[in-house]
Amino acid sequence: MDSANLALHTDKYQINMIYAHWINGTHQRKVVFEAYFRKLPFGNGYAVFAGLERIVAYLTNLRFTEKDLSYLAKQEENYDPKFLELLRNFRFNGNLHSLAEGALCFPNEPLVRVEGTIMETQLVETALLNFMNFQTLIATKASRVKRVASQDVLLEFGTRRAQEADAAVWGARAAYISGFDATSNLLAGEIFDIPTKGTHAHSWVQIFDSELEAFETYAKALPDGVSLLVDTFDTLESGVPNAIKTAKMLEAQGIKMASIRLDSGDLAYLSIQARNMLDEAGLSYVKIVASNDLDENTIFNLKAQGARIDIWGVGTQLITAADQPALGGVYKMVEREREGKMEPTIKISGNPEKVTSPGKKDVLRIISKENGKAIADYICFPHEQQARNGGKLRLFDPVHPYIKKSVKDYEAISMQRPIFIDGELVYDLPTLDQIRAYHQEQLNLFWPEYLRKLNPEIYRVSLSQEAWELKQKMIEEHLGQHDEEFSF
Ligand SMILES: Nc1ncnc2c1ncn2[C@@H]1O[C@H](COP(=O)(O)OP(=O)(O)OP(=O)(O)O)[C@@H](O)[C@H]1O
Ligand SMILES: O=P(O)(O)OC[C@H]1O[C@H](OP(=O)(O)OP(=O)(O)O)[C@H](O)[C@@H]1O
Ligand SMILES: O=C(O)c1cccnc1
Repeated sequence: MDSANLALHTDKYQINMIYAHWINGTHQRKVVFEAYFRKLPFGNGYAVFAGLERIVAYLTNLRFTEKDLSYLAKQEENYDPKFLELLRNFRFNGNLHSLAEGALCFPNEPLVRVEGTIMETQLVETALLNFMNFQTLIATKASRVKRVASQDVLLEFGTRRAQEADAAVWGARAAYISGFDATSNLLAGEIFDIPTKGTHAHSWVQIFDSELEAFETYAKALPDGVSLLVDTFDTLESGVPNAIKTAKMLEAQGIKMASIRLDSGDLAYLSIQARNMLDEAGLSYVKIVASNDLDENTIFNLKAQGARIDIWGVGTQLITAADQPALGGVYKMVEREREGKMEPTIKISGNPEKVTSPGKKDVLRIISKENGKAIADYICFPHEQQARNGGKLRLFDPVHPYIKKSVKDYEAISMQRPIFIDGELVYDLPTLDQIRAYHQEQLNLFWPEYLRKLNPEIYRVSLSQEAWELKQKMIEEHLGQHDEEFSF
């Protein structure tokens, strides 16, 4: 959780490259890197950008401590002590532009751009990708869950199964960004001011000689918002009847019991039966919580079966992004300094999807003035004015340029914001509730076809003509220089 002193939270090769640059006298050369992913996770139609708050904390606190330096001094590389002196005085003095957290984002568009010396841009790659990839992944998974249960309450229950503490806490925050209502993790609640909720475990029931005694004792201790877990022995024969008796006991004191929780068995059948039993007992205000290895697919299915579930506790599948445990975000150099001037640079690959788009680029979201909905994203160089001025635009798919369309009468929204300029933080970090609201505004910009869980429409991300031509020119130049062709 602590973002201070993460200078060594980097891959060794970054320090080694910086060292070799220092030996070579090139560590202060300016470069530009962009972070993006190539493929959407979970077959979803969009991703939800997250991780910026931690990136900001990391860059703000980025220092090598004496302990870090003596650790580096012991490495087999035998770094020159003068290099360690350089690290002692290191600060991030570069520029960082980034999407805001909660933004919808798409493949191959720069989400984060880092400009600075080779030393500072290279050092931060690993941590920056680590934060962005994980948090964006979990926010996207949570958004899928939210899409299928948008009217229900969603509780994040994943901590016990998360990939350790940081993942649990930052994952809880990512889920909240995408519309979860609360987390069971109190530390996440304390750090980020996320609402927290809790029911009780089977062990609470097991310690008593009877289930009814367990329920009554719990309800007496915590009458407000109490939720009783009804599946320890037999949900319909014992759990629900005992919960009803407990609710009646509370009613006699003028207190309304909040909910029961189902945690095993056929959740559709059990919730329908439990709902009937509660309603017949005059307890229609008692809600039903369900948990047990839920994800967006089981929730969608349970709803299709008519399950009467009001509140969903979602743990393992969400916090581990079980069906796709990593987002493949990358960090690629797009410009370099040469003889005092910045010039574009490209990485060529036999795999066309891995060929980078040279030059530093902005992302504009093209919104129809007619209906207020997003048409496509448009990636162009900072100096290009056509889209920003609302001029007629030719949009085309950079990989399949024959897929094209012209647009006019649109607004172009600039997606990246300046976060650090010359090492100085120039961005007011929004509150989590502002981030949630921004996320909701972002969703409202998209037709439902792009947001659906299964086989969503592909949202187009277009390169400007100029950016595309530069890329083609640099590919041609490379092929000319190396006198080779891509093999099929
Ligand atoms: N009606 C239903 N339709 C589809 N999936 C369901 C339905 N009811 C429950 N499920 C899901 O099926 C899976 C059942 O898993 P499993 O068989 O391990 O649970 P269980 O035996 O009922 O309980 P326990 O966790 O105690 O083993 C869970 O992921 C649960 O969410
Ligand atoms: O299923 P998840 O989505 O991860 O949600 C969290 C789970 O954690 C708790 O039980 P735990 O898994 O510890 O034990 P259980 O499987 O015996 O219920 C709770 O009862 C949920 O089932
Ligand atoms: O409060 C709960 O019911 C809860 C919390 C974490 C994991 N499973 C359940």
